[in-house]
Amino acid sequence: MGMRTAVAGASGYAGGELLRLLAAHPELDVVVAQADSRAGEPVTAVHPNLVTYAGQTLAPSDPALLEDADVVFLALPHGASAAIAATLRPDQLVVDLGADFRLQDAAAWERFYRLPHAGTWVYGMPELAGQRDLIAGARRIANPGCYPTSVTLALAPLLAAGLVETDDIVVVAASGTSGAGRKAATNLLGSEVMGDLSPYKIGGAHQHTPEITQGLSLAAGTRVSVGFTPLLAPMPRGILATCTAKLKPGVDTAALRAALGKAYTDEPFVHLLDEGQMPHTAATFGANSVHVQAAADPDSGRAVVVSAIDNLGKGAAGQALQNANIALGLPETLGLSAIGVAP
Ligand SMILES: NC(=O)C1=CN([C@@H]2O[C@H](COP(=O)(O)OP(=O)(O)OC[C@H]3O[C@@H](n4cnc5c(N)ncnc54)[C@H](OP(=O)(O)O)[C@@H]3O)[C@@H](O)[C@H]2O)C=CC1
Ligand SMILES: CC(=O)N[C@@H](CCC(=O)OP(=O)(O)O)C(=O)O
Repeated sequence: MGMRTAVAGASGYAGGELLRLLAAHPELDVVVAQADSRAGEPVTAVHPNLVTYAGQTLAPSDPALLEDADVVFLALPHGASAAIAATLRPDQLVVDLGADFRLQDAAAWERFYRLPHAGTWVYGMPELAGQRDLIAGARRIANPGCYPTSVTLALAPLLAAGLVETDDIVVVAASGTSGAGRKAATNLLGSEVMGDLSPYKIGGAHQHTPEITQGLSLAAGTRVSVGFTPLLAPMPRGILATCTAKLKPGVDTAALRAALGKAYTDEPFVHLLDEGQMPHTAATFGANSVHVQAAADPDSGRAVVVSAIDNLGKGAAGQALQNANIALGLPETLGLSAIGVAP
């Protein structure tokens, strides 16, 4: 028997992906899979792909059921984690996939989420300088958002190396529909999304803007300014983030690629693609990987870095499991794959 593991929000998209990954994890055993409105339904009725859970039903969202777990993953709507987390013991490892504990700036949290700020936990982005050491041994981890994962990992090495300016970062990122969660599915009917590409929350209104700013400012060592525009793309999974920033004088493509290559050479999940190869969301489908490509545009004087992730993989459940592995002292890659499903 491995460590007793609970997933709250197991009927959702992120919770379902966690169940899928945990089914193949040799050290973590799912003993509780909780739902809310779908409690009592068979796991396979909600997630038909999860055949190894046949015969198991989704438990109700009663925090008392989490008491016996060594490891608790919370995959709940924003604002729902704090009350549950308050009932858990300090020795239990808790990884929150929601936004509740990600931001250090309480005012920013309250402005973008319109709820009281619950606190700040260790930010679970292992590849961001300094974070892996903080995650190791932590018992409360705030798992990053999907867009912030794709953007921060694309730009952080360039900011850390001082290759780009910090005052004019512009990001346009397209997400697949599962990013909006299962609950939003009624608003994302195939007939409305298929064949369409559309922005939303334009003008700095997206709730991930302060989280992207926080991560990039940490990398830069100074406060950065970011303009972020999200798009909804007609695909079930995946984020493609196009990130640009003003080049410092004399910086060329080779310098950008050298900084990214140096930062990620030993990273199992972040891959700087060979020159000329482009990130494809489909290549990260089902994996915990990040694919990155960069070029300097000498005419506009801007660095262009493009990254692809699976929003439910490195953008949610995969990164959550990576963080749990690190916190528990297990091999970081246990139960995770860098190899996506293609085509
Ligand atoms: N989807 C994504 O790509 C990503 C999601 N996340 C984050 O993960 C979390 C879950 O997202 P996602 O899976 O997409 O959302 P879903 O809407 O698909 O799932 C939400 C889950 O939470 C349960 N739930 C809803 N309300 C409550 C409540 N009051 N108490 C307990 N359980 C409740 C739902 O149960 P039921 O359905 O049974 O009512 C369901 O299991 C969110 O914080 C989200 O921001 C993070 C990164 C990426
Ligand atoms: C396509 C889509 O709607 N995506 C969601 C992603 C939010 C999300 O998943 O939230 P966290 O990553 O912060 O937990 C959105 O833009 O709000």
